[in-house]
Amino acid sequence: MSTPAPTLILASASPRRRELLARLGVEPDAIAPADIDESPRKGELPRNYATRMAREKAAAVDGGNAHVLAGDTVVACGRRILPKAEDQATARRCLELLSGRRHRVLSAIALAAPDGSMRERLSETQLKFKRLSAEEIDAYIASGEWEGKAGGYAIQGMAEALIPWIQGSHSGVVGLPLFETRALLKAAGFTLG
Ligand SMILES: Cc1cn([C@H]2C[C@H](O)[C@@H](COP(=O)(O)OP(=O)(O)OP(=O)(O)O)O2)c(=O)[nH]c1=O
Repeated sequence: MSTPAPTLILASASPRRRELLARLGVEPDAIAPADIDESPRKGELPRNYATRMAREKAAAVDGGNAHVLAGDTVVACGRRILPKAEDQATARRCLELLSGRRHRVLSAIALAAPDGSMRERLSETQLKFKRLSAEEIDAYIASGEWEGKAGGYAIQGMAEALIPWIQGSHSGVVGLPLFETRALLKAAGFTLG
């Protein structure tokens, strides 16, 4: 008797994570966003925070006999964790901080197996924004593309034109690092190309 193909639940409300997963040829059997407290702990390092969030999102969804995949993307400037921009003032503060500097994007993924075990991976990308003029910041704010995005920008939109340098994973910045996700799913027994 052959082993049945494992089933997958994507614990995410992000359409970008679903689109990125599709690029691996994977269609989740279900989507079940996790609702967890996303406040960082006092003094928590960005990479530890991203990993903890991904794990907690994966653990928050009852997968039954399925695997549960979750991700978390954090923008960090030094040890500082930037917020997810939900309003213009927050997005503007983020862009003013990121202007002309290097920063990091930590993108963690976690896969909870039906036996209760958890696998995780972390992708780290370094990027640099050009020095942004007041007009460039105003135009970006007016675009609305920052909404709901960690660090107040979305590289998949017009922000990429303000980023002269990136080292790491573009898909990781958008929300699901494809290299790490493929490895994690393969290790758990999923058949991928
Ligand atoms: C930096 C950056 C972040 N982002 C997004 C990715 C994430 O969706 C979001 C960070 O928030 P997350 O908490 O990682 O994810 P989410 O709340 O959107 O979705 P869920 O927890 O349900 O999976 O910022 C971009 O889309 N582009 C970018 O360039």
